[in-house]
Amino acid sequence: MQCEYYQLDQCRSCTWLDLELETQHERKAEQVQEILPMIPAQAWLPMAYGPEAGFRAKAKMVVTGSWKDPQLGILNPDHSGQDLSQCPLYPKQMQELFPLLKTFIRLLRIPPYDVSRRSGELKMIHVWISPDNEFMVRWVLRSPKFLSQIKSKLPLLLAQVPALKVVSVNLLPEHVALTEGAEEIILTPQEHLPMRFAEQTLFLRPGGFFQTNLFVTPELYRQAAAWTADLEACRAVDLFCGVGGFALWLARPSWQVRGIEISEPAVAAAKMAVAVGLQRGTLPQDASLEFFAADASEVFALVGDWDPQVAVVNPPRRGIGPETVAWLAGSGVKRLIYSSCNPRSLAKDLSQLTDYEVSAARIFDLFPHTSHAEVMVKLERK
Ligand SMILES: C[S@@+](CC[C@H](N)C(=O)[O-])C[C@H]1O[C@@H](n2cnc3c(N)ncnc32)[C@H](O)[C@@H]1O
Repeated sequence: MQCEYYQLDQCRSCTWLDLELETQHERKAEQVQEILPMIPAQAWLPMAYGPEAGFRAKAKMVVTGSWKDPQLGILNPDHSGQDLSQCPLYPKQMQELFPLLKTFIRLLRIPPYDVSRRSGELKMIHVWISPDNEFMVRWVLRSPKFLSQIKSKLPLLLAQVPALKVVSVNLLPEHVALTEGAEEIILTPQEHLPMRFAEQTLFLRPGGFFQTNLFVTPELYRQAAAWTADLEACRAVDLFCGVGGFALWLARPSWQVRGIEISEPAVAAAKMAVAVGLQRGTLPQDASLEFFAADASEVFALVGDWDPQVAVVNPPRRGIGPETVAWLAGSGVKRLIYSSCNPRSLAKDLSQLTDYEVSAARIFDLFPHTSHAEVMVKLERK
């Protein structure tokens, strides 16, 4: 992939960019297999990957410069800004949106936040693009000072970008190295961005988690569905379910699925996806899907008596941890699918999951041009 920012040494986020994609894949596979020696060589399926450019669904842009000449990109260690609005990881439609957002900043004269001086208002702009090129934009502001101006001029931006469906303001008053604050004000009647994939539509709300690769993400859910396709009607739990991707792809006729997720907005979005799926007939009418906003450590209370036979776990980088390992050990879960963005915590958890053995594994290249890898493992109870 050609990237001017990389060539000019203006951004080095894609640490493997000098390598051909094929070489990246070989290296990634070697690296992952070294971290996970407990997975037998014959269990590994070929890597799942997508295009090398234009795949990123999300851009979290730090706003620097001035209102007359705003830069959208990253903050350098010396607190100067680097514009990355033409980063080739972003789809073309997203690259085309950034200049319009800059024009909007100029129109409103919103001063970018200056980290050194602790002055200015606009800290970041977060942009999501859906598989069918609709947008969600979030303005991260230091204070509500420009909220009414943004509200009053928003119809201009919406008229100029009809694909812009959801807009919000997020308030981050503290001088901290965070990308968002607690207060979210949604400015559009539509609060969710539909992420339409071939089989199901998921929904994303400002601040919610969503996998960042537009092309490889549905492959994750398809793989989990394929690894459970041999099972008759089942009870399945989707732990750390986010907006419900695994749960929806798993749900076949007569299946009952329960998702557990700590973020309430994500749970609301998952419920919305189910309602839409049932209404459109992409979900079987006799499938039952329920979602609970709870900590994963409450899994025993939420599904213990219900006794699921299948579990999908897709935790944050730290892994599932001892509580979930202990619950699985005492549960009736016969098939476990573990999808991890951190092979090291996966290795640690696998070494504790002594009642299970790995029958298949696959790397998903959600993060091309970097050493990061998503690894999904299918385990059977011994
Ligand atoms: C890697 S994401 C997976 C999301 C989802 N499976 C998907 O494919 O989009 C991890 C999820 O775990 C949630 N989470 C983090 N800590 C949690 C906890 N203690 N209990 C339950 N969910 C948690 C996060 O909000 C996030 O949605």
